[in-house]
Amino acid sequence: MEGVDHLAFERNKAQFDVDAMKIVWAGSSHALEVSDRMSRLVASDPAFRKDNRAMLGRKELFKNTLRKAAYALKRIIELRLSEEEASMLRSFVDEPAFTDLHWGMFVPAIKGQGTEEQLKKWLPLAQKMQIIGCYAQTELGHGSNVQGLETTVTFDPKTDEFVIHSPTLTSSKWWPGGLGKISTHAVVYGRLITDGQDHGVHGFIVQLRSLDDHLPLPGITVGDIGMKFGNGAYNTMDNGVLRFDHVRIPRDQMLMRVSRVTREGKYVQSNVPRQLVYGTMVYVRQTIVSDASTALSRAVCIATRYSAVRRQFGATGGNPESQVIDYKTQQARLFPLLASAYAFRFVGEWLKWLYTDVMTRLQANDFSTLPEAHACTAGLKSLTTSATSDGIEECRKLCGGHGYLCSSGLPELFAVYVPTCTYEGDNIVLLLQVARHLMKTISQLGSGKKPVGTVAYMGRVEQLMESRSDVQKAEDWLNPSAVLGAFEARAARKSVACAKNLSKFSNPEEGFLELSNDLVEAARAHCQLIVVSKFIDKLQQDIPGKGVKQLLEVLCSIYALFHLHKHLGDFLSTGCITSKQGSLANDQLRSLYSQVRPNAIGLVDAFNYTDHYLSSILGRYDGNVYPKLYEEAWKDPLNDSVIPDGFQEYIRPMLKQQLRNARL
Ligand SMILES: CCCCCCCCCC/C=C\CCCCC/C=C/C(=O)SCCNC(=O)CCNC(=O)[C@H](O)C(C)(C)COP(=O)(O)OP(=O)(O)OC[C@H]1O[C@@H](n2cnc3c(N)ncnc32)[C@H](O)[C@@H]1OP(=O)(O)O
Ligand SMILES: Cc1cc2nc3c(=O)[nH]c(=O)nc-3n(C[C@H](O)[C@H](O)[C@H](O)COP(=O)(O)OP(=O)(O)OC[C@H]3O[C@@H](n4cnc5c(N)ncnc54)[C@H](O)[C@@H]3O)c2cc1C
Repeated sequence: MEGVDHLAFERNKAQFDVDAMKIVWAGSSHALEVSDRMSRLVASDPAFRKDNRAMLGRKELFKNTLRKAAYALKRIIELRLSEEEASMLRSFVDEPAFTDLHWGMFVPAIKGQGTEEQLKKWLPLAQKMQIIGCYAQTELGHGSNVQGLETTVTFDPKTDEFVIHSPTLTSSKWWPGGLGKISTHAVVYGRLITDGQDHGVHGFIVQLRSLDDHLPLPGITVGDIGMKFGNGAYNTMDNGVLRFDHVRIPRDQMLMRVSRVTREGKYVQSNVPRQLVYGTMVYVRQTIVSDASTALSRAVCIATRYSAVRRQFGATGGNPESQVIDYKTQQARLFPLLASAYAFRFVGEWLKWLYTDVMTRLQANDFSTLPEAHACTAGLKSLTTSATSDGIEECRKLCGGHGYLCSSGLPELFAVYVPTCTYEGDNIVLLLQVARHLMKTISQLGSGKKPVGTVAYMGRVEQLMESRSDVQKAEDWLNPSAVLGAFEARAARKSVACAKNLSKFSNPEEGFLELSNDLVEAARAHCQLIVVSKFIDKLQQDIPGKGVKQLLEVLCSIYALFHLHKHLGDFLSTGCITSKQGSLANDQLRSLYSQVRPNAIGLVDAFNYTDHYLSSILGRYDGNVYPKLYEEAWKDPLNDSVIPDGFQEYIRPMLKQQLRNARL
């Protein structure tokens, strides 16, 4: 029935103030107001329609993305939107596009690695979109190992220029989004060579295409790398290939904040650490953590609403069948994902703060927190994107057969989301970076250097090696200190075990390779501890609204106890808890799921997503699923005609032949 809220009876069950929770989710009343206004603006404009994406061929799909990007910019200018509003509007357009790389990587790379002079020259051009840029780091043969890049950038003192060259096939730039067809410029990473000396990888601003006719400049070969996973999905993006044949750029197009080359060809390093060349990745990894909460909450919103609509079995005495959301197994799969979405939101908020703090310190030449920022962004990017990718797929399964339809919104969400596990650093490679940070922290404990930030608990390592959980009954697990104690002890013990094993190797690098599986597990335990502790920290804040804080406490306990249950082997084998305490945690989880159940729809409504943004019939706000699914099926191009193309040509003769054979 059109106009009827089929989920109203669920909404009436909510025991908390949903509007207040919306503010907590958005981060502030102001953020909620802006995101609400921008999402409605996009949803109400037919130019931003996206329900036909899965049906479009690559060229049509891509052209459509270009149209939307140009139209979005036109609206941003017409409506005089602020930077914050414009960025929100672009995110609600919800279609991966070259603009993501322009705003998300090209501009930040210049901001982070350019000198004042370079910012003055390039930022206005980029900000007004008079040039369009991308981030060209990865090569066909080299992605994770940035130090292994082959592209050469050789200084020619005769002309005061750099000569960029792709010496081998494997040195071809490969993957950069926006590069394939659209970008006019790129920040290109290559090995800087002056006077025959290799100074390692640096970034350079390079013009790729003419601003007059958009043709590649001399010496440049550029194109798209081809179709990617899933129909529609990430194929709106022109990931590209790029080769240089001795292309010349002026010397002042080297990004020179970290180091520079003088007119005479002398290489001069500033007092800024070399790792700042990797700074854009740190920035993007931080944004990816917040995006994880957005992607996961979308999937959870769809699966939760549909689980309340869907009924199977249990019809007794003329009553309807049971809502699948009432099955304990459905709750045990769904509610930890709901809790994870909130957990990632808050750890994302904290990470943003950490990043901003590091940036402020960098301005004052304080580089002390850079290793912590690198480890946290790398580790949390890895943890949250892996969990979100798995979570989206779990949500598809939670929706049964209908989840497999494109109109559920879940296949496309998965296909667009899943490369986050690879881009901006493969998730295993990044966890190994965290492990290095942990091993370094442990190795420095004896020197009296006090660990700070997220590794501060390592300073209590002796106590943590001995500690025993004092949980005696299920409710004791609701105590944040019981949870924190168990997670800290587990993380510390796993790291210490690795450090002890590493010390048995005469060659530490060999040991690191040999023990890398254990190191990855230790890094994961450390990152889970960060998520749990930041959720607990969030709950120390004043959170207004009836029942809001109480419900967040429930979600926090679910996040922690679900992971304790999932990794029980870790907690038991390291002796942090007993098997009895493990089973009490499980008892407590069941009770927590029951507390979430009446509030489930309210908790996903608090994400404040429009139906346009969700683009899911199963996740419709009004729960009017079946009529809309039925209606949608008839829109499929296969249903344009009763008899499909190809039937007369192939199937009718086949049928006839088979009938003839049968008669013989
Ligand atoms: C239906 C529609 C749904 C829509 C859903 C929405 C979903 C969102 C979709 C959004 C769409 C589009 C936007 C996304 C665009 C994505 C584009 C992707 C871009 C990219 O991928 S760019 C390329 C990224 N590449 C990488 O990340 C490479 C990974 N490798 C590395 O980072 C490094 O090589 C390394 C860290 C692995 C190793 O480096 P190396 O130099 O060898 O280092 P080490 O020797 O190990 O370490 C040296 C010391 O340096 C420290 N270090 C290393 N990195 C950093 C750093 N970044 N910052 C600070 N310090 C660093 C390291 O710790 C060592 O320190 P130490 O000497 O030990 O003290
Ligand atoms: C959709 C998409 C968009 C992208 N956009 C851009 C972009 O805009 N700009 C850009 O420059 N790049 C981009 N990339 C490239 C991306 O950053 C790289 O693919 C990524 O960094 C992973 O590197 P790789 O492909 O070399 O993987 P590899 O390193 O080859 O990984 C292959 C396997 O080897 C394993 N492995 C590698 N090293 C180690 C190790 N030391 N120890 C243990 N295991 C290891 C990995 O875990 C993985 O299982 C994009 C990629 C994708 C998929």
